[in-house]
Amino acid sequence: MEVDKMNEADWKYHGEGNKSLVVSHVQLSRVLRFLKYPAEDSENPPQTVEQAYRQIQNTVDFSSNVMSSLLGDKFIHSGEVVKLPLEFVRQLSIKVQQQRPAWRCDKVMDIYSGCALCLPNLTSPVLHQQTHTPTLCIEIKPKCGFLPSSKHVSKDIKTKVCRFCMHQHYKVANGKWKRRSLYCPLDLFSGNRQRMQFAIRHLTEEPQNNFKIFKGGQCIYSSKEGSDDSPDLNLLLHHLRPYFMNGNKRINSHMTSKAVLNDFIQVLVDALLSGGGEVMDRRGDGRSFCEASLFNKERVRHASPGLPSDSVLFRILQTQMLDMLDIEGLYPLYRRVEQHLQDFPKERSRLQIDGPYDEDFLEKLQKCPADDDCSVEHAVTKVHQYRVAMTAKDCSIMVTLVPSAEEKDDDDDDEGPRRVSVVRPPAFSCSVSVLDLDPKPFDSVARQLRLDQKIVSCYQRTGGTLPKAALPTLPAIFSAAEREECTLLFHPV
Ligand SMILES: O=P(O)(O)O[C@@H]1[C@@H](OP(=O)(O)O)[C@H](OP(=O)(O)O)[C@H](O)[C@H](OP(=O)(O)O)[C@H]1OP(=O)(O)O
Ligand SMILES: Nc1ncnc2c1ncn2[C@@H]1O[C@H](COP(=O)(O)OP(=O)(O)OP(=O)(O)O)[C@@H](O)[C@H]1O
Repeated sequence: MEVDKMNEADWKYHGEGNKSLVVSHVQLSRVLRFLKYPAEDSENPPQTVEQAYRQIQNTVDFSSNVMSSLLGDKFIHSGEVVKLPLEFVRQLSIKVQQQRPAWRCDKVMDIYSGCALCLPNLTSPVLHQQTHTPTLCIEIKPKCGFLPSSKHVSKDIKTKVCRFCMHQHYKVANGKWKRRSLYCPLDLFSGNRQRMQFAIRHLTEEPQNNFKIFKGGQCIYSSKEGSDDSPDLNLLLHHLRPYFMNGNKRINSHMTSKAVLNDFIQVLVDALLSGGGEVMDRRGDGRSFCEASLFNKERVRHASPGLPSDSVLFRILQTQMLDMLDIEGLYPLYRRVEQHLQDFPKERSRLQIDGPYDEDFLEKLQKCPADDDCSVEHAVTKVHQYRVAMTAKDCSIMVTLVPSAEEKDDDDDDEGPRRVSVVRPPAFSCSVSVLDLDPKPFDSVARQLRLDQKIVSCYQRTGGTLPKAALPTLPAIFSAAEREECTLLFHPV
């Protein structure tokens, strides 16, 4: 990619989150990730070019020096900062504006710095393309996968119902989403296949910002915030069906929608459990089951033990668990650092509050003693651990499924009788990556405490119940009995 020959015609809108907007190249497997600013700052950019460059470089450093070591470098693509011609960036921002969802337009793309993060396009990889069938990519934002057990937790409910499930009530009450998602991260992170399938089925039913599907680089399935409509599951099944039609038992036979969805979910679970390593037993860990999950608790007793130690979910969970104190235990330490910085503003740099995110930063947070010696150094390291855990609680997993070349068991050797070709069951080569690994700003800790209090008090106010209209509607592929019995599991077909 030659930055001095950039043409907006070669790029198209790809997606966005709260703080970045992503465009993809129409031919190359590349994306550019731009910063976003609040719309009210659009006349006066809130940062200088140098600051914007530094912010993106910090993301690269944090990803490559800190997160990559914790999560495993096989999952990480840190990318590189690029400096682009301003005219290209301005034309691009005009071009993509129409495709942006209205609810994300409270922020505008940074058109002032010319800086962006250049990354491989994980939704349309060029390598290993064995067939002409487009690649399928599934993006999951799993959120926090454990219950806090810190002695600082003041509300008992936080040790029983997970943050995601409680947050759902707050989001519905505030109109962010019309319907509650029945997905529970603790089921996904359980390592138990049935619980994981159950979790993914609920992600499929109500994706919100936790689940997206791409085919050949195009997003074909996602939620629209504030929308009354659920995404079209039948359309998704129409896209998925050809990928799952070649199972042994299904030659020329009809495959039900439920079977297509089951197969898809099973492939996804396989990908999430891949990576190898010892299976880590979590059966004795009281933090791994959420009371708000609809998964039948009886089945948990007979559940398989846990996640393989080299799987993406295990590595993310371990990193999330660097939050050992919970926000309630962490906040006094944050205040200690904040006070220290008010008294000695120049200490900001020595304490690496805004980076650099180098090996030294990683070493300090890995060697932090559990006991508080009342020093600012201890407090800041705990805050850094918490910020790293926040990143792991907010990252996304991208599972790329490349269909293998169709193999045929022709058996058409010269000796035996000629038999009908039998196509083998669906096979994909899969790769797993983690994205959105930005360092969370130091002062986001204060916001976390306020949000935690709001979420818990909203949940306690509503007693964990929501109006019926706020429950997801099961799509037509499920039978009347399944609609009534939400806990029903997928059965092998
Ligand atoms: O605080 P949470 O748990 O609501 O997470 C925020 C996300 O909301 P979610 O609940 O996933 O819909 C939020 O996602 P959305 O904007 O809701 O899609 C952002 O990811 C936000 O991160 P940042 O401030 O942009 O760095 C996330 O904020 P932090 O990770 O900084 O807390
Ligand atoms: N390397 C990539 N390849 C393909 N798609 C990507 C890549 N990076 C990001 N995306 C897409 O762009 C979207 C927005 O990117 P990202 O999640 O990094 O934004 P964000 O603003 O940091 O999100 P958040 O709201 O979580 O803070 C992602 O959800 C994903 O669909």
